[in-house]
Amino acid sequence: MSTPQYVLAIDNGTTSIRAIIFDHAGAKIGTGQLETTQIFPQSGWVEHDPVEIWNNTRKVIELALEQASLTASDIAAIGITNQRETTVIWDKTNGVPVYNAIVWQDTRTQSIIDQIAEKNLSEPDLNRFKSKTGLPLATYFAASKIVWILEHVEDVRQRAESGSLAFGTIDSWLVWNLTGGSSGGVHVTDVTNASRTLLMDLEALQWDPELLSAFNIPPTLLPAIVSSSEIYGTAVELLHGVPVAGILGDQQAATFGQAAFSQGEAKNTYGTGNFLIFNTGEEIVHSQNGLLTTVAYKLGNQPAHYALEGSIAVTGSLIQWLRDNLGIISSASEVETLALSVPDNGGAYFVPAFSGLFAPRWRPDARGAIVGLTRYVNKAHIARAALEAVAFQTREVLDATNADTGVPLTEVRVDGGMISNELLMQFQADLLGVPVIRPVVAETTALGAAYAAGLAVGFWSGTDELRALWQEHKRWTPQIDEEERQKLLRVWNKAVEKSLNWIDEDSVQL
Ligand SMILES: Nc1ncnc2c1ncn2[C@@H]1O[C@H](COP(=O)(O)OP(=O)(O)O)[C@@H](O)[C@H]1O
Ligand SMILES: O=P(O)(O)OC[C@H](O)CO
Repeated sequence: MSTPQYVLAIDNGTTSIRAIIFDHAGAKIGTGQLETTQIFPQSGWVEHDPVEIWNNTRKVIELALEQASLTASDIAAIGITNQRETTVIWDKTNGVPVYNAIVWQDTRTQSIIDQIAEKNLSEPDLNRFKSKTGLPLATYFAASKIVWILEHVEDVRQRAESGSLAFGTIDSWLVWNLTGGSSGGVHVTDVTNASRTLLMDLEALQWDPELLSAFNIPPTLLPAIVSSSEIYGTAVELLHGVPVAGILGDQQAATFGQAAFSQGEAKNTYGTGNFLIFNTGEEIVHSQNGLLTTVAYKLGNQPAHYALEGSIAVTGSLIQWLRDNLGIISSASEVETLALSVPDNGGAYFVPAFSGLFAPRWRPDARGAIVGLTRYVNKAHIARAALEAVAFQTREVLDATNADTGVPLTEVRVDGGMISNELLMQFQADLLGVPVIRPVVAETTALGAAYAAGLAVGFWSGTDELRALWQEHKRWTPQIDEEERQKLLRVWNKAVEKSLNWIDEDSVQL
């Protein structure tokens, strides 16, 4: 039998699931993609159906293999990458989820977070969460979502304590199903995903008993923590016999796919949210400016690489909101045409604090605001203000990154669904004051997962080989001067001020 010549990556982002097959040069050979249904049962709640995700995973694998005219025997390894923090609990005996997946953007667990914070009132105690996990206490991460399911779904705590249930982020759910589900599926998560739970000690790379007890989460629920690149098990069904050999949270995968392997290298992804990741090498750097500390990757037995991360909750999802909730565009790409029909934002600024504000401000009390409205403002100005909001928020996390590292980034590598928007990319370069660069393979998330899997089975020799595959496709350079840039930033800051302190004791918690 000939040696398999391809690696398959499964990428479950917030909006869709993709399977992409790559060759040795990192080129795309086949793709399958299906949208994920977004479920909004109440204001602030965001859910996915894990069964839909798994069924669609099988379908997209089939589509990708069909498009490339390949079978399992052509695939050297499978890599998984996923929306992080999104929480699933399922029954290991039959594979049935006990509740929908609670998505990372969901804010229903604010009261759980408040209670945990109250119990750990003293400053050193609160800092313990941050210094151990690199994360602030926030609804964003998996821990409070697990607690919510344990507390609100009948019998679940007792079933969890008896050992019949499993928790996982989407990577765990996919690997478990791919490797046989209730007939011997492997229950693992990689260090990058585990670092998004508020339950893992960043240094030890292990679940932390003290944190588990603070949240009252039974350890039996948890997957084993593994590296990002090793053979975890072999697939059944359509990909029968192929090693599942790479797992990276999607933002870490994009960093890996952008070949930002070394200390000082960074990328910014524009998807449902935006995520700027700065590789700090083997050093754990604690942010003084509102960034998260997270694991960048860990290859087999080698030491982990860490990163600083600026996570922005709402960017691409704001464009979906314009489409689905306001109906002012019928597809995401139309936003550019609409925004280009006016020369500027007409004085309107849009602060999309739909889940409060994430990095660098971490303000759960904020809510969305469109300010500067006059009788003159029309839907095209709103579209423009929405795109500008993406760039303004990114400028804030870049400033925080530069302040933390003391070494300003001189260019930013970008990827994700929004980077086909030229207007946004030019405005981004204008606002950052440094070039913004798009690589030839824009599917860096899937590529990063493929790289991790391929490295584990010797398909690629090492990161030097992968680095040589990265190629620039296009760059946008700043076209405005510093005075204009600073003026724009001052007005943006004024707009953000208007969105703060919205949630208080009088608010209906919507
Ligand atoms: N031309 C465009 N202009 C602006 N936003 C876009 C455009 N095309 C796609 N998007 C946005 O990009 C997001 C999808 O990007 P993707 O990287 O696939 O996200 P995810 O991985 O979070 O599912 C959607 O939220 C969509 O609104
Ligand atoms: O769906 P994405 O690609 O915007 O990524 C979601 C992140 O992983 C959430 O932390």
